Amino acid sequence: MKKFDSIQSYNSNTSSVVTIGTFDGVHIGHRKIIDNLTEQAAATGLNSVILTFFPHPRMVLQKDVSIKLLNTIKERTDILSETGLDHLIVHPFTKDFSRLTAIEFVRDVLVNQLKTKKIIIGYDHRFGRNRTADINDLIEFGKTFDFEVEQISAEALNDVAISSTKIRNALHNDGDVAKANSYLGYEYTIEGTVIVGKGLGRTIQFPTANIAVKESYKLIPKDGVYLVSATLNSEKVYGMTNIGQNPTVSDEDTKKIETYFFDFDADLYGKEIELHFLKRLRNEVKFESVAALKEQLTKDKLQSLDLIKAYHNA
Ligand SMILES: Cc1cc2nc3c(=O)[nH]c(=O)nc-3n(C[C@H](O)[C@H](O)[C@H](O)COP(=O)(O)O)c2cc1C
Ligand SMILES: Nc1ncnc2c1ncn2[C@@H]1O[C@H](COP(=O)(O)OP(=O)(O)O)[C@@H](O)[C@H]1O
Repeated sequence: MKKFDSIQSYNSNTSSVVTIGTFDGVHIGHRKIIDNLTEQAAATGLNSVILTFFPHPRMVLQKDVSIKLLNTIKERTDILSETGLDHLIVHPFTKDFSRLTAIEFVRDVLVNQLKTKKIIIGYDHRFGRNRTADINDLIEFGKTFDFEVEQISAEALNDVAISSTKIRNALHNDGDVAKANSYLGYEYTIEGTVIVGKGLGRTIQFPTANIAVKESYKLIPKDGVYLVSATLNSEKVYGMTNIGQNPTVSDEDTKKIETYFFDFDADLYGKEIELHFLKRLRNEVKFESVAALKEQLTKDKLQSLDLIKAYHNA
C-alpha cells in the first residue's frame, strides 16, 4: 500500500475505485467494504483508493476535543496497509477543505486528482460545503464526468456504524476488551512511552511500567485491571495492567496506565510499549492497606497465569 499525506500529493496515471470514510477501528464490518473495493479494483485493473481525513472532521468543525477514537492515525494506517488496499490518502481536514462546493470536490478531487471511475459510498453520504449534496447528486455528477456510483445499503452501513459504536461502548462503559476484540478481528492496543512513576511498585515486588499515551483522542478502556500481552526486547510477554488512579496509595485524580509483566526483569524507562488487551479481570479497588493490595495482586497474577495456560491449550 502506498500512503499519500494529502489529495494534492496523490499521483497515479491509473484510474481508480474510491471509497471515502473514517474507518475508525478498521473492524470486521469495515473490512467487508474494503474487500469489495480491492476485489473490484483488481478485477478491472484499477487502483483501490481510500480517502480518509485526519484530524477527524468533528475535531475541526465542532472543535470537539472529547472525541475518542479506537485507532490513532498511525494504527489506522498500519491496519489498512495489511488489507491489500493500493492507495491510502490521509488528507488533513481543515475548515478551508470543508468549504469546497460539491462540484469542486467532484471535479477537482474525485475526477481530476484521483481519476475516479467508480465510487463506493454509503447511501446517506453527504458532501460539499454545508453537506448540501447527496448520493443522487453524486449519481448525476457521475453521468457528466463518467464515473459509476455504488451505494452501500442501509443494512450494511448500519452494521458498520453499530459495530463502531458497540466497540467504543464495550471499551468505554464495560472495559469488555474480549467483546471489542471479537468485533475488531484483532486485539485492542494502546501504545505509549514508559515514564517514571512513584517507585512504589518494586517495593512490593510488583514493579509496574507506567505508560504515557501521546494521542489525547485515543480511547482508553474503562478503569480496571486487564490481562495484556506485549513484545518486549523482541519477545512476547504477558502482564497485568491497571488503568486508574491507584486509590490505595494516591489521592491524585490523574489516570495511570501501568503494567506488571510476568517473568520479566529489565529497565523499560523511555521505551515504546504496545499493550494488547486480552481480558478484563476486575474493577480497581481502594484497599485498606498496601499489604491488602499486594495480596490481591498475587491473586490477580495466579488468575492471569491460569488464563494464559488456557489460551495456550485452546
Ligand atoms: C495489575 C494491577 C492491579 C492494580 N490494582 C489496583 C487496585 O485495585 N487499587 C489500587 O489502588 N491500585 C492498584 N494498582 C496500582 C498500585 O497501587 C501501583 O502499581 C503501585 O502503587 C505502584 O505505583 P508506581 O508504579 O507509581 O510505583 C494495581 C496495579 C497493577 C499492576
Ligand atoms: N516485570 C516488570 N514489569 C514492569 N516493569 C519492570 C519489570 N521489571 C523491571 N521493570 C522496570 O521497573 C520499572 C517499574 O518499577 P516501579 O518501582 O513500579 O517504578 P515506577 O514507579 O517508576 O514505575 C519499570 O518502568 C521498568 O523499567
